[in-house]
Amino acid sequence: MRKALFISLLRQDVAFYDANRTGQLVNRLTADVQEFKSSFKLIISQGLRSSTQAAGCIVSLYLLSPKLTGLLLLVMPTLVGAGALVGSFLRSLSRRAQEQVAKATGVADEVLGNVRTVRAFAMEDQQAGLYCAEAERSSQLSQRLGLGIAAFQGLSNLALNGIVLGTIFVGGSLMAGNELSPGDLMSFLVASQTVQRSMANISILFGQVVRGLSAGARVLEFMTLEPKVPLRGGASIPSHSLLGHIAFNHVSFSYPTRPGHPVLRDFSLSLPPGKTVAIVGPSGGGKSTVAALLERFYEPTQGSITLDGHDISSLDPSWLRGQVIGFISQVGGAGGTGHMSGGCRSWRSGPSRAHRTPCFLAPPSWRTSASGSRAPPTRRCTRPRASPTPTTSSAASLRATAPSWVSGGAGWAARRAAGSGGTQHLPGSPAGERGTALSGGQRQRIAIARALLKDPAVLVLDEATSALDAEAERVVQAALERAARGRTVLVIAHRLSTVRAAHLIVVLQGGRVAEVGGAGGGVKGGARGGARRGRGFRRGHLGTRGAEGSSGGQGAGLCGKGAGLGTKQGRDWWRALRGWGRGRGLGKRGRGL
Ligand SMILES: Nc1ncnc2c1ncn2[C@@H]1O[C@H](COP(=O)(O)OP(=O)(O)OP(=O)(O)O)[C@@H](O)[C@H]1O
Repeated sequence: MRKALFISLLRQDVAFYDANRTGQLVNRLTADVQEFKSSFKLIISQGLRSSTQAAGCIVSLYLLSPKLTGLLLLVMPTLVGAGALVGSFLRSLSRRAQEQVAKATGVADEVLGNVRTVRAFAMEDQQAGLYCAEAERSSQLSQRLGLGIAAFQGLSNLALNGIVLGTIFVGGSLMAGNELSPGDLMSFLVASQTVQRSMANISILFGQVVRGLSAGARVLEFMTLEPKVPLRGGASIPSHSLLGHIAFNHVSFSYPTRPGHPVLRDFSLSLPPGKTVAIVGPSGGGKSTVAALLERFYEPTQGSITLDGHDISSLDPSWLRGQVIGFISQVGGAGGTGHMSGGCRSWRSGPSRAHRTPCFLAPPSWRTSASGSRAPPTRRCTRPRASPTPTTSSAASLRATAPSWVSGGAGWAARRAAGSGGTQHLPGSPAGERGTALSGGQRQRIAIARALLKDPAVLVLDEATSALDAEAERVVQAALERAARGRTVLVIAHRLSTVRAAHLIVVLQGGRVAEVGGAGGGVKGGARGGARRGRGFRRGHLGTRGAEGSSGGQGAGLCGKGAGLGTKQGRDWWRALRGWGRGRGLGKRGRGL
């Protein structure tokens, strides 16, 4: 059950995780499964014994005196009906009690998982109070449940003893009328006491069964839950024809947990193949949401997203995430971004590169072949393993194994990204839970290296270098720019240094494209191109035109003079970015970066 539940949890939509706390899910995986298991065991051992004993004795009761047994059976349905009524009340109480335990576990998980923040804000007492309040509520519910079960057991015992008394009374009168021998009455009483003992056992078991059933229901609820976006299934584009052209077509979106709060409204954007498109805009404007939709973490409420003209909802999500898109999120990479998955891939054409075979995950060093020799580092059958959360050993292995065959400089970039910033000085030391023993920058570099190792056709960089200092950012940025060559790149950025290399810059505000401008594909283009072409890209002029204008360093509006974004709003953005550069002493127009 644990395995099935865990696998089912892993398959769920990201929205599911927005709605359910990790602690609560872990509680289902541990406490609820355990509760179900214990009840199951008790039902099988004691339950089976008591019920067969009761059934056997009822048969002998019938053989001894059908009349007396008939009277007994008349009373039983009333008792069973009353028991079932109380039982359903107790089950719902038990469910609430278990949910409350899960809630308390959720609070504990969140507090302990963020103990540094709690310490930094001196919130220990407040958090302890929060947990105690939840635990107290859980304790009250458990007490009510305990009282309910005790009352049920007491009443059922009273009823069963009442039945024995009733049997003696009715049996006595039958004996007086010579309808029953004294020996048979004695046997009847012994058998009915056995029935009573068995029933009492069953009623004690009932409390456990109630808890077990509600725990089982909670486990089954998530075990049978089907995600809206399945992990696998759907079409994939042959590697030789994959270009990496992404288009958002009139996409509107609200997060499922906030259906009344639209984040994207009629958002359209085209990412031409092989070009870098940067999205800038105010915080909360929906930039990261664009990346999340591209990864199919969520489904658009309206509109569609296409890859080379294919709606991504018709494509295999695991192929899309595992082989096409390399995603580096702003969380600092600690949350398992830039994931690796099995399967060799190549998205560029060419006899060897077009080859696509399933392959094994290799150990940190190259997989050893059956003959004991090391398998050659060819692209086809070996893949370096990167753990889902960064560990220092994964940093070391990424540096060691980032293969030269990873195209477009990605292998080099991965080695550069993982190898800078002190990760090389931490051989074999533990990275801590969620990588807390690493610095934010180190985590981010490992996440970048991990994503680049996938050699993705589309690279999504959501504030990918935000946790790095200026020097590390320069190294990693250079690595990323090199890795970006020939790939479609979506950059979400606040920093000028990150945006500089983009061919197209999009200002996203209030969930809409407020402006689009060509940046000239880098500083050089920017310096040369001037503003004239860039001025053409105003609201609504999206996609290929923008890309054409900005390719080859011609549409250099933004980097050249800051006028690529033709409206005041765009120029404000440019000034803000430039101001940032100056403020950090990094030179006018960020050239010092
Ligand atoms: N998982 C979520 N569930 C509900 N609302 C969310 C979720 N993630 C983001 N939001 C909301 O969606 C809006 C857009 O968030 P998003 O992270 O896309 O902004 P952003 O432009 O990337 O911001 P920033 O520049 O600060 O990273 C915000 O109002 C945010 O509160």
